[in-house]
Amino acid sequence: MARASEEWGFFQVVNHGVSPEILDRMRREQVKAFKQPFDRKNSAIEQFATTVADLAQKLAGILAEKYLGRKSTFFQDNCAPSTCYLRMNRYPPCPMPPAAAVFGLMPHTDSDFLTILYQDDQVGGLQLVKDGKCFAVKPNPQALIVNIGDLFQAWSNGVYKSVEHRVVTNPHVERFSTAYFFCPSYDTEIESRCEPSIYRKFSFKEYRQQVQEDVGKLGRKVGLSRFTVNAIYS
Ligand SMILES: O=C(O)CCC(=O)C(=O)O
Ligand SMILES: [Fe+2]
Repeated sequence: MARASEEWGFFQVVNHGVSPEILDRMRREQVKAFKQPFDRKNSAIEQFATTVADLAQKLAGILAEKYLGRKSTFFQDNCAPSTCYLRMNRYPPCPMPPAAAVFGLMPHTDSDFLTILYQDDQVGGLQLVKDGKCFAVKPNPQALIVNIGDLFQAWSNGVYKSVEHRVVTNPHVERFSTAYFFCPSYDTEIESRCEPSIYRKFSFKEYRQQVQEDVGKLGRKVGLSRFTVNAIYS
């Protein structure tokens, strides 16, 4: 397993436990699932979800214990497979003028603890945004990508940073990705227990509702800055 980059909020895991066969089958199932009804029972997609659910638990535990000194059953108690979800993304090719980047996904941070991502092993497009600059994440067929999400940033009192990222489309070929969002139940309270705490205590439900409200009213996610102790937004 790779060491987390606190600074980037992003890392890659090679020993993830999902076999190349499952990844390959999953991708083929995913291509089909966008065209016709799909039965997830006994599917590779289902097997992927089961394996990465376990991986997410392990990684969250390692990040909490090793780098925050916080040994707890918090993740086992609050992040069950039933509160996590899998999203399958499809980005159709999008011809564009050379200088213009067309977004498949606008720059954003994920509203969860961790996201485990399998991106297309040929077609790039994922980019990390740091200090206003974008960095392409080269496809690596062996690795799964792990993004730190907003909840981990709040829970770790800013030790881990929720990574801003976006997807640019390819002008010629379609691209697929599969993202597993490691989330707690809606009533889980997120608090760092650090003093002084950057963020006030909030429930995941409150966070999701606020994000939805902001997207509806402002057309964008405001995110964690609404939840700082001295929030200017309220
Ligand atoms: O498609 C990707 O590489 C990224 C997907 C993503 O960021 C998301 O689903 O939140
Ligand atoms: Fe994302």
